[in-house]
Amino acid sequence: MITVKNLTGGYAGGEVLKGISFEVGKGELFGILGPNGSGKTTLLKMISGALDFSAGAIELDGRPLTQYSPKQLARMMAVLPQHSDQAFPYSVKETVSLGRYAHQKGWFHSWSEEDEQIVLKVMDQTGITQLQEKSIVELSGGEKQRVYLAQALAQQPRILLLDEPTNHLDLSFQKELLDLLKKWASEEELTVVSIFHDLNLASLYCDRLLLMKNGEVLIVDSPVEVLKEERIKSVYKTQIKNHPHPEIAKPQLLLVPETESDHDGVFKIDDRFLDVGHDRIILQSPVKLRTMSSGITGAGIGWHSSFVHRVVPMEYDCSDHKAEMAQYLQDKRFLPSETVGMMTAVPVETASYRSFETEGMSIFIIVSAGSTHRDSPRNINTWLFINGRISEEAFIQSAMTAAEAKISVLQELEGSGPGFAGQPAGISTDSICIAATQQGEEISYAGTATPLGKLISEGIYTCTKEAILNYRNSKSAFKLQ
Ligand SMILES: Nc1ncnc2c1ncn2[C@@H]1O[C@H](COP(=O)(O)OP(=O)(O)OP(=O)(O)O)[C@@H](O)[C@H]1O
Repeated sequence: MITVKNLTGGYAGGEVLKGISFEVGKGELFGILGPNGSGKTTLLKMISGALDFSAGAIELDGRPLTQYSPKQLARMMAVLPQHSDQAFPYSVKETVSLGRYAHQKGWFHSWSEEDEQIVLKVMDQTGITQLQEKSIVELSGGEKQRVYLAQALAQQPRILLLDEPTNHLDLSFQKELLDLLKKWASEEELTVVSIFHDLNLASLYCDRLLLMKNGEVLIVDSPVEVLKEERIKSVYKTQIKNHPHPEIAKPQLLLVPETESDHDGVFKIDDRFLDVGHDRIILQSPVKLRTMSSGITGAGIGWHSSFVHRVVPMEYDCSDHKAEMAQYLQDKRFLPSETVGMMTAVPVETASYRSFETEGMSIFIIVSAGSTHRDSPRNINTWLFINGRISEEAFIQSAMTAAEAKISVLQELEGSGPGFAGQPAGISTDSICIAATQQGEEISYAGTATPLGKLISEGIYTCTKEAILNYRNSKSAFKLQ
């Protein structure tokens, strides 16, 4: 639909674009990205025919752009510039109606029923019907943006060029506009070429992205290829983290503020932060820790500062234990959004907790192990606090390493004494929470062969074994046998 070959050109001061080449297919939503001044608007102006180029070629439907008359071009293509403003205080409906100009014939063009229907339809689609009698000068930035988009759509173009279309729009209109463009692109084969400063929106909506730097094309590819962390860091010269969107398979880029990323690495979680009561163990961290957990509250991946291990009576039976636990936390003045909570019927005094250190690394572990009553499955709750910055890979490896250490204790103690109902390595209601301070140099790996992995293995083995033996020795455990 659009072919750009070796495009070179700029302004009187010198060339801005240097040998740009790419193609955009019919019905494609194509994003142009790049830092300020990289040449995005200049490129869009050349594609729209508003700015001449000095070398190369632009073709629309296989025909050179230069062979189109202004009116033919207006029927083919609509443009929504970065700052649209018109000189006259027309009403909204009149402004949108100007988009029909390219389709009117002869000197004395009359307003047809078709023109009217199209204007009403695009005003409805862009959510401006109720504003139609207002003067354009009375509108907010976002409202004006939608009016100019409606005007562009009233042109019924086959190509739509947009320069930062979501600039003035609030969150819901950003989504609505891009959903609409995506729909038109796929259902009506509208070809959309749009400049984006918001890389995350571009990632969510565009089929392909072109990344520019200093007037040249750095890469044209799918969002997942273009938005690689190292590439974006170097082109935009800033700290970012690439993270997958939680709902759809698209990358999202998160800024990392200097103040948050620059800790001195001396902060350590240990028993100074522990508060052991008769019916709960609480660890209150002074800063939020990055967590991966299967607890009742705060499950999944997040950031939490309160860690509550609650002991409930043997006869505890609740149809909605999540809601009951949330209520318990609220009553005890914990913020549910900042708290990881686990529950057990195993007595507090049988839990094992201690710090382990090696080669400048340290961890703090709490394990409670037991069985809530004779017929219930095993319940081992494991809390692993890592004093360090660990990668996502190391989080997963920590969970694997901890599970392997726990299993080896269970195999070792199997059949060696009372304590667990059922099969030790069988059905369980076990939970784990891994929490890392995320300060200091990154530790990339935590598999069993790495220093951190060895420390986790040793720590989980020691605490799990101690907790099981404590439980077996406790009066409450014997009462159950
Ligand atoms: N009318 C003009 N006359 C002369 N130079 C210009 C003109 N417009 C832009 N430039 C220069 O061309 C270069 C590219 O500008 P352009 O507006 O295409 O960049 P951009 O990538 O769209 O930037 P931004 O993200 O800031 O909108 C810049 O160095 C700019 O100063």
